[in-house]
Amino acid sequence: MARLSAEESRGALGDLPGWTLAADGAALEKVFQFRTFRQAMAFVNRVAELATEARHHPDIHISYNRVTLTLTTHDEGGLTEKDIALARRIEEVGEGESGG
Ligand SMILES: C[C@H](O)[C@H](O)[C@H]1CNC2=NC(N)=NC(=O)C2=N1
Repeated sequence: MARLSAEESRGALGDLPGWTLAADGAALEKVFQFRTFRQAMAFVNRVAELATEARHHPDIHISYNRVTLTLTTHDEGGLTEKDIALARRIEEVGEGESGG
């Protein structure tokens, strides 16, 4: 799967609220904040299910009630449609829970 151009990457952010491009343009990132650690972990487990279905796996950083997801296609060394598709699926399950 081909890497996205810088223009394609920026375009994809249009319908992904809260997601930003990493400084080098090679990853998508978003911080999700929850009221409790337990809620953060429940979200991480839903993301894990989506990642398993997609066979595409985010980098996940958990700090108490904040979950930072970083999406990149390691095999390609940058962003591909797989990252965009997974971010869209995550938005569906994370709705109403982001905010940091
Ligand atoms: C064979 C298998 O599909 C690949 O190793 C997949 C698995 N999950 C992956 N996840 C991510 N984020 N990047 C990859 O390049 C990747 N490769």
